[in-house]
Amino acid sequence: MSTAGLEGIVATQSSISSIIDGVLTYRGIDIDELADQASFEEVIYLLWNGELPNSSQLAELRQDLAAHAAIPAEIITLMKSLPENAHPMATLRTAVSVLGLLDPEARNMSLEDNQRKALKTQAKISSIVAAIQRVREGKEILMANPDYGYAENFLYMLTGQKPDQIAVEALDKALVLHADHELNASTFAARVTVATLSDLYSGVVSAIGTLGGPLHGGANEAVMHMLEEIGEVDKVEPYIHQALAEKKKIMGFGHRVYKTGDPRAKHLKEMSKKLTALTGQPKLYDMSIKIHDILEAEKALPPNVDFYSASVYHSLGIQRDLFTPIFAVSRTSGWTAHILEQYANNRLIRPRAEYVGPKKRHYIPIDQR
Ligand SMILES: CC(=O)SCCNC(=O)CCNC(=O)[C@H](O)C(C)(C)COP(=O)(O)OP(=O)(O)OC[C@H]1O[C@@H](n2cnc3c(N)ncnc32)[C@H](O)[C@@H]1OP(=O)(O)O
Ligand SMILES: O=C([O-])CC(=O)C(=O)O
Repeated sequence: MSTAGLEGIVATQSSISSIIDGVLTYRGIDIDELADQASFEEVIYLLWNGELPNSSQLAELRQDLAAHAAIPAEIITLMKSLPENAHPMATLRTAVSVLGLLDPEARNMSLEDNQRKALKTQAKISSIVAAIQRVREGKEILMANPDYGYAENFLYMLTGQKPDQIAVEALDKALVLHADHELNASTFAARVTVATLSDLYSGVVSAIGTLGGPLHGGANEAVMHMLEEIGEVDKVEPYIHQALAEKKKIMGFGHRVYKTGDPRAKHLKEMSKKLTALTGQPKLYDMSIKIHDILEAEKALPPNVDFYSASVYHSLGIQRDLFTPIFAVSRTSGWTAHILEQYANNRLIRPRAEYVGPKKRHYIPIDQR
């Protein structure tokens, strides 16, 4: 008998992140400690190497990320030729695919080759997302500033201005919170892809395609769409009640693994409160709180990581359709860590399907049908 959605099935062993009794850890360190104290670069290093970096290891990683941040001219030319209304997740998926196509060593499979590809992908993916926005605004593509950290550089390349410290810290924390999450759908997709000994870029492309759906990372964009559609605090109740009556899913709520709450959501909730107030949009937080209260009270459904991240990114001045690409920027650290782990102890991933189709029968020639 099959289990719908593979719920509860343990499909691999991993030492990267764990969800045990509702507590999320990266390499054994509680997400709450990382959210409050670690930078995204420290988290990248931790996910890739299993340990936190010392100061010189961290400085080296920051330098390497900035040094590899430039994106090939071919990708920029390609981006400029794509339809103006292309979704950024589609552009990102295509751009990462082209990144692999342009890397003459894409199919080299030593550990060092794969670590180098992971570094290059992580370094370039934020530049690609920023460039997607610049291209559609008809603005010049900016190079990363080697003096800036990863989050700061992303905001700089996106806007062309040195971002303020509050924005940098908020984005950095959001990147930490989204970096890895055990065997979520996109990570599983990446592992399935590379378990055929396909290359790292192909694994990341599979993962980007999988993240984009609204039941997974695409929910953050859908949450913002819902907040915009509702518009006013006093419209929350009728909107949510009608959606529930129509058996619609409320985006940003529920989770396959967490049944009593996603530990990342409280951090994003706090950030949403602070940032919406600072940017003069407290209504967004007030609407979110009201939706949260109704879903908890009436469906016992807590918010997941995608709910409050929507108002956080909006407060940072980021366009709605870039929310999921930003998730991908962060999750690339986890995807690539899982890809390296998969290669290190690989076996083809190939489960079975329970056949429920027609019984064995004969082919009927076309003139007899
Ligand atoms: C980064 C991430 O991927 S976090 C998840 C992001 N996705 C979303 O926010 C989309 C909305 N949420 C959902 O669709 C689901 O909660 C999922 C996909 C995240 C988890 O799904 P599953 O574990 O398969 O739970 P499933 O969809 O079977 O839901 C179980 C029950 O709760 C209900 N439910 C679950 N989530 C929601 C929701 N967001 N709104 C309303 N009802 C919901 C379902 O309708 C179902 O009810 P039923 O038993 O009466 O039919
Ligand atoms: O684990 C999951 O199913 C989805 C999720 O929260 C994530 O990928 O961050």
